[in-house]
Formats: sequence, C-alpha cells, structure tokens
Amino acid sequence: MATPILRLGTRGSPLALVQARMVRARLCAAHGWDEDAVEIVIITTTGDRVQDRALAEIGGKALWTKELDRALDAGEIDCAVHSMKDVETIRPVRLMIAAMLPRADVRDRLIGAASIAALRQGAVIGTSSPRRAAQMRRLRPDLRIMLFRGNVDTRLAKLAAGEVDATLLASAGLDRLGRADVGVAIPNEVMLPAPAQGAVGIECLADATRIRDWIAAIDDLPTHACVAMERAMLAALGADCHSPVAALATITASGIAMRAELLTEDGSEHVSGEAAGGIGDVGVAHDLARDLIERAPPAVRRLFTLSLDG
Ligand SMILES: NCc1[nH]cc(CCC(=O)O)c1CC(=O)O
Repeated sequence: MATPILRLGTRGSPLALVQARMVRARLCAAHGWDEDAVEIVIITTTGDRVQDRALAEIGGKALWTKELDRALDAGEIDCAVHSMKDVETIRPVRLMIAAMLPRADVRDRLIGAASIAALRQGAVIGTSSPRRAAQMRRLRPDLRIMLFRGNVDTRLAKLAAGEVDATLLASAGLDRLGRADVGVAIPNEVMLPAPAQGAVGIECLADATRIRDWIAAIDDLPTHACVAMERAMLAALGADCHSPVAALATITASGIAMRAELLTEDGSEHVSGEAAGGIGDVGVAHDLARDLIERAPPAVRRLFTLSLDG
C-alpha cells in the first residue's frame, strides 16, 4: 500500500462516509493519485453520540465539528469533510473551508405523503429542524411536530414503524445514499431550504498551505460563492443552524441572487425577501439581513441580533 499522503477526517454516519468517499475520488482524480493516497479517518462527534435529545437542548455548539477541529489541531488528520449545513456560522480563524463539492439538489423531500396539502388533518411530522417545523406549521397550522433524530436510515425506519405520519429530509442526503426513490421533492418556492443545504465542504488549517492548495484544486466556485453568501447572511443575523431561517443563493447571468425567510418557531409569523448583486459581494447578504429585520414582525425580530461588521 502506498503511504497515505492525506488523512481525511469525517464523521462515521453512512452519509458522512459517502461524502468523504466523494471527496477522496475528486482529490485523486484532480491530482492523479491512487485511491489509497487518501486515508479516511472516522471521528465520532458529540452530535453522533447524543441521539435522544433535541440538539438545541444539549447546549454547547459545534456538535458536529468540535472533535474534527481537535483532530486537525492535533495533527491526527490533514483535513475534515463537513455537510456545510451543520458547520457553525462562526468558525475559529485558524481553520478555513478550502473547497466545496458541487452542490447537490438543494430541496427538501417530504416522505409519507404525496404533497404537503395531501397530509391528513392534524398529521404528525417528525423533524428536529426548527426551520422545517416552522415552515410546515406556517403552511399547515393544524400539523403537529414530533422531535425526530437519528441518521437518515433511522428516521426512515421510525417513519415505516408508524411513529409519525411524515418526515422531511434533504434531497441531497437521500440522493447521495442511493435513496432517490424516497419521497417527493418540495419546490423551493413552497419550502426554501436551509442555508448551505446540499453542500459539502473540506476544511483544513489555514496555515497548512500545501494541504490547502491540494484541496483548493477541487473547489466548485459557484457552490462556494453561494454557500458563503448564505452563511454571511446567517452571521449578519446572529443565527445558526438551529435558527428558523431559510436561505438560498443562486448564480444568475449578472451575478448572484438570494432569497431568504425568517420565521417564529411555531410558524405563525414570518418575513421573506430577496436581494441580488455581484458574486462575492457580502453586501448582498448584509442588505438582505437588514431588510428582513426591518420588516420582520416583532416576534420574529426578537429571535435575531443584527450585526453587520463580521
Ligand atoms: N442536519 C443533518 C443533515 N446535515 C446534512 C444533511 C443532508 C445533506 C445536506 O443537506 O447537505 C442532513 C440530513 C437532512 O437534513 O436530511
């Protein structure tokens, strides 16, 4: 076996492993390496260990990243693969996202009914996402939400066992796990996805220039620009992945366009808006954050803290 030249840290969930293998394949293709030049190292995170409580309840942030950060600092791995949706808004400055894979289907999928309208009166929706819960209750105030955790297979098994009437999962994860047959995609116009949904990032120490350059060679620039814009808006709102926020940036003929929505946890109030501008112009995210906060009903505004200097 060739000596591994790059150790790729990842969580051990089936989806995380598929994503790590995608990263390995792209790195090897880009650099002409053998597959065993990239060693996949599994790191268990707090979020993987705690399966029975709402993530927000565990307290403490960085549930999915802290142990990977530590392994990077300790030199146990050279880079870490993340679902960008789970990466905290504010990261330590010594780390950098050196590349993102091309974004997958950004939509959510509904599993358990043919459409949101087709759900029976009072149906129980299993989700642990404050955004999905709020968006579903905004569209259908009669729905009930049940806390639903575990990896994709666990959730599908709970649904099959009748614990809930329906659940929502990211198309990206289902597709990557070979489950493109499961559920129906909800159009972005009906349910705007989470910031960074469908994007995979590769992080390394900012001063590890050789590693950084290897990784940067596989960066998908449109994905990186859109996800950076969505994350800049989260930062401007003082929000994170537990906030009832949806946002989607897309590349247009003239630059970048972004739509976003803020809700109360129960979905009873919300505000949405859009902005456009140049690729990489963080002002687009800041303008949208400011506009949303200015127009938000007080119950929504209370959930956020505008800060535009980050
Ligand atoms: N929070 C869990 C998580 N993080 C990333 C994905 C799916 C893949 C992605 O959105 O990139 C999921 C599962 C889900 O939301 O269905």
